[in-house]
Amino acid sequence: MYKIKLYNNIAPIGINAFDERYDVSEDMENEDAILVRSANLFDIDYNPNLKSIARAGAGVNNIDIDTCTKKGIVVFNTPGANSNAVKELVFAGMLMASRDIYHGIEWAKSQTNNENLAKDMEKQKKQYAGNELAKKSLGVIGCGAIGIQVANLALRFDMDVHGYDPYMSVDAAWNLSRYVKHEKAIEDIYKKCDFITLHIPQNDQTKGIINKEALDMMKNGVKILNFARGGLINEDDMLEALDSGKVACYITDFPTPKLAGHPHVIPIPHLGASTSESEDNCAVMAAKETIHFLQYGNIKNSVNMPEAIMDFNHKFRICVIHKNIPKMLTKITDTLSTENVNIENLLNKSRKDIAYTMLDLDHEASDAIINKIRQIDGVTRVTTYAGE
Ligand SMILES: NC(=O)C1=CN([C@@H]2O[C@H](COP(=O)(O)OP(=O)(O)OC[C@H]3O[C@@H](n4cnc5c(N)ncnc54)[C@H](O)[C@@H]3O)[C@@H](O)[C@H]2O)C=CC1
Ligand SMILES: O=C(O)C(=O)COP(=O)(O)O
Repeated sequence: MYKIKLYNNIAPIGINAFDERYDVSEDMENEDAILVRSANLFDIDYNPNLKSIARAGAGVNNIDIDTCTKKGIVVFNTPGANSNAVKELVFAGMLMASRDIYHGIEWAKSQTNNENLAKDMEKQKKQYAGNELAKKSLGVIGCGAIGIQVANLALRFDMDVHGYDPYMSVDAAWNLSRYVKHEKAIEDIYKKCDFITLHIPQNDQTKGIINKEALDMMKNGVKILNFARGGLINEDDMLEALDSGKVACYITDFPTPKLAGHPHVIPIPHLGASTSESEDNCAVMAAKETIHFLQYGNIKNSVNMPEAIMDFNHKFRICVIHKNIPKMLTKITDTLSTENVNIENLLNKSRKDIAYTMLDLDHEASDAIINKIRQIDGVTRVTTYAGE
């Protein structure tokens, strides 16, 4: 029986993907795998049996990836599974930033006892007049699953769209409209755009990227949308820019107590991915990644291990997570040859310092030989699988 521990609400359709071979619960102990959304996993105790963590969503800054990699725990996310939901909310945010719908609604809701509402609102409405999105410039920082969709949709709103992403994948580039202007320097986004929207992960490189220096380069009255992560913004610098009017509006899915009450902030309580469609997509993808890994050792959509997928048609499989250094493969295959084991299929993939080797055999290898592989210097983890 495989044991799955749940953190957060994972959509039932994902949980139902686990068949009778799985025991799934929130208070599982000695779990083989974790399914999580935004819960902070930095302080968890890693039980030695834990093999994988699947983030039903995109951002993995709630998971201690370095520790997981050191321990040979595969971390997955679900790329693109919630991007449409975020894109739609970004446009709601962008419209709220350019038309004062938010305060207009607030005022209208306070008028329940006003007999003259029809007349009064025609006088009042000038307070909430705004601008159109058409012809305004939009800078998209990070052109991945979400950024691409936001950029492409903005073109349909007749916006002048600029994209910045020095690490964009070729696959992603195919999906981005050629009418999106490619900016090679982030400073050009800052200088040229009326709206700036962030769609980058939060990591050591991006933390606090929107600081005083960046804000000073921006147009007066810029509108900033942050549906990515709160830590991308330097809070004090943003408050100063909001007070001075440099930033006319900050729309954030990650409000902090200091920012939430500011009159020029539109705070949203992390609703970007909160649609039933995206919760279902993420849960199903996370469950499938976990199942394929626990049952076959296949790795797809990992953020810390190489992609490794091999059909499993043999009696026995050995999967080894090891350092990406010379002679590892020779040492593993030499160990197997001491018992005259024939390797039917082999796959070796690497990602930065880490490598993953899958070996299919025509019969079960002995515990002794598996233990010998475990003892090879540079091996982090060895897992075996029986053919079905
Ligand atoms: N508000 C919400 O509910 C949600 C928030 N998110 C956040 O949005 C982020 C982006 O999500 P996706 O588009 O799905 O991820 P993604 O991985 O498809 O795209 C991220 C893009 O950012 C680019 N990038 C990385 N560092 C960069 C840098 N320093 N400058 C410019 N570009 C950089 C990457 O090359 C990649 O193309 C996630 O990491 C997460 O933090 C994602 C989903 C839901
Ligand atoms: O996918 C992401 O990165 C998100 O921020 C969505 O978070 P959630 O799954 O709604 O807690």
